[in-house]
Amino acid sequence: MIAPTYGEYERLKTYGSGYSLKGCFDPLASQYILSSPHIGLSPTLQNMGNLVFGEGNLFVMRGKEHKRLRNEFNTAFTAGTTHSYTPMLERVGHGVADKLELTSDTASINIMPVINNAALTAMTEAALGYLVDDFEDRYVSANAQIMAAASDLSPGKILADALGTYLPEWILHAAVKLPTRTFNTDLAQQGSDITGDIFGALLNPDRSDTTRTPSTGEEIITQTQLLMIAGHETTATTVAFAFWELARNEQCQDMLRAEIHWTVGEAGSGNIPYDRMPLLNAFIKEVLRLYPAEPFTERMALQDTIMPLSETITTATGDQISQVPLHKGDILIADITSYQRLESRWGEDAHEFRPFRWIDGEVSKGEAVGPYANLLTFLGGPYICLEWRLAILEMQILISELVGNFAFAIPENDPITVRLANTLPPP
Ligand code: HEM
Repeated sequence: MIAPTYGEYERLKTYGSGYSLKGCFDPLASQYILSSPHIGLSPTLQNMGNLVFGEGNLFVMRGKEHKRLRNEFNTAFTAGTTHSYTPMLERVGHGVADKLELTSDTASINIMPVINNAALTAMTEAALGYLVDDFEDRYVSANAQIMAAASDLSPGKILADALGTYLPEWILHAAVKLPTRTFNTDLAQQGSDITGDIFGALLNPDRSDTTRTPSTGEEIITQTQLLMIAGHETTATTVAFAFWELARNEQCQDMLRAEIHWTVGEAGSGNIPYDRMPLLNAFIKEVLRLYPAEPFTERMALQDTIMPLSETITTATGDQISQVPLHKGDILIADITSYQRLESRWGEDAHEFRPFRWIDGEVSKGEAVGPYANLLTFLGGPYICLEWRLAILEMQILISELVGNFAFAIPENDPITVRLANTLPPP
């Protein structure tokens, strides 16, 4: 069930915290769904994960295998490694600013393709150690097609999602033609001598660390599609929402620009302490709260079990319950969007975009559900987003570079409606 406008079904004041859409946004229940060994991926996500990211990818793995590979990948995604991407991301940011500068006399510019390209460039350099220009044009067009497919609202895609629960994988492979082979071919041809990037770190591990079981080249190559798609589309979408909100909120934009200019003036342009910019970080948190790139995720009960709730709810038969019995095979939706608009969690103005809530100290700590600001945007539990730190750094740098140099506004008579699809498509 897709709302005509994003946020309509999440307006809990109108519909109450339990309406007939099958979804769960109770923090405790979400924690349980995301962490319990009794809960696995839903068949739809399993099929779609294999189809889009390739067989054997981290996203569809579970249990010991996931833990081993995840531990291995975590070594390439520490806070320190992520920080080392700062100069590269700043270069990407300057490149975007230069492109916008060239077109700044045009009446109105759609910045989405520019942001999309910046996110692709950043991921290509961070993960593969290559410039986008090193690849053929089909690399860029394949990525653009994946972006379009992920936010597709077409009846065919909705049907494919529905059938995904029932059809075997080989039919899905034949039915949906995503250009996913592009990445494997490119990496196999060019990728094995990479250094100074994520794949380089994984391929050349610290051999003195005997606690690690280094991944094989094959295993790493298998994760390429996942890293590229998960790292590119999500970040581009989130940055697009950031600029949409800035364009709607001139005062916030001006204050942010002042903070950026002041910080750059104090620290120098190659030395910007992004984590110590209060408004920039409050703004990013608010964007991530209201516009999670993955608005919900699906899971399935692997056995009969009991799901706890943090608040008592009244069932259709009038019973008050504080836990929900689940049956093997029940499909569960962890509704990230609604959790992040829950008034009991974020306050009465939970639906408003108000970055200052993070500065005023109004956001209560609450249950620790995710890795960043207690948001579920990067999910929680063992299957948490692998590179949430890189996503945040990328946002900090792109926003600082662009807001520091340009002013953004929405063209007159051009209303933008946000809709929900498989992902939260950019406005
Ligand atoms: C704003 C940007 C991003 C958002 C909102 C985001 C969100 C998420 C979410 C919600 C999941 C869990 C999916 C599920 O289980 O249903 C996830 C997983 C993942 N993300 Fe991100 N992500 C972002 C950026 C990135 C980046 C930059 C990378 C990098 C390389 C990345 C790599 C991954 C990977 C590999 C997984 C699978 C982890 C596993 O299953 O163990 N993501 N992400």
